[in-house]
Amino acid sequence: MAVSKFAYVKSFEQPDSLLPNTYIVVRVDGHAFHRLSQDHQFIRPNDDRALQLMDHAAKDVMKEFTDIVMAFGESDEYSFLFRKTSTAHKRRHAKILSIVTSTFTSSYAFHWSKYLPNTPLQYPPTFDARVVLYPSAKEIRDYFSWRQSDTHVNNLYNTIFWALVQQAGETTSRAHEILKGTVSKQKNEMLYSRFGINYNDLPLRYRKGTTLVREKATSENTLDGREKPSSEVVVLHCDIIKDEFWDGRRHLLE
Ligand SMILES: Nc1nc2c(ncn2[C@@H]2O[C@H](COP(=O)(O)OP(=O)(O)OP(=O)(O)O)[C@@H](O)[C@H]2O)c(=O)[nH]1
Ligand SMILES: [Mg+2]
Ligand SMILES: [Mg+2]
Repeated sequence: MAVSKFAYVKSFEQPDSLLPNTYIVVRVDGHAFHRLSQDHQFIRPNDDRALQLMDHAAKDVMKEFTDIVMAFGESDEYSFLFRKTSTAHKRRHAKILSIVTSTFTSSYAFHWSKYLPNTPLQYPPTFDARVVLYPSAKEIRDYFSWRQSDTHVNNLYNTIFWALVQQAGETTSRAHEILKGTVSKQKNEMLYSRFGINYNDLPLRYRKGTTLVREKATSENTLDGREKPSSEVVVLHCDIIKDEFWDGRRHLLE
């Protein structure tokens, strides 16, 4: 086919392949979910329905990208870890970022009514996303530790904050005032002494977030003798900061 005289514009497109042999992390985060959660009356501080909808969207992303070996979600965000040697979409930045984000977003909207059947979506939810490359296993572990620490810090704050508002009848600005400058220990004590809540008894999902892992298939071997990653994605709510999680799953960082 003859090339049109306009075709030269294609040459303006820049190559954008991600550095080889580095871990690819994609993090999606709900755009303006403070507002979306209010407009749709999400339960405070944690809404199981909304969190499970996030998990569903993340599993759909892992179906689309079999090179994603693990994902971690909390609040309105999800992080996806690609195997280091992934060649998905020739490692093209824009392709990976846009397919992850649009798969996540459309799945979130598509499955909304299953999780929030009595709350019609008032407008299309959107997510932003970024790609970060990490050179070694240490940074990957620190990355996920960072996200899980964030889950804990936010959950502790939000739990006491909403207890002050919902149970003690404080205004939101008074609750902020009361908590200003307090450390974890004080928040834990206040939760227990004022509201009888033992932080450690709160659901693991709230305290640890959600981890999705592709567990290694032990039986299935490919023709060249290499182990094929299982397509089964397991849902966990566990500590991913300590060694135990990673020691039992060395394939995640291979
Ligand atoms: N009530 C409720 N709100 C939630 C829940 N999960 C997330 N949110 C809301 O979503 C917000 C997520 O925080 P951010 O991602 O920092 O804020 P954002 O409003 O989405 O702003 P950008 O990400 O910068 O667009 C929280 O501050 C909450 O308001 C939930 O389970 N229950
Ligand atoms: Mg957000
Ligand atoms: Mg967020």
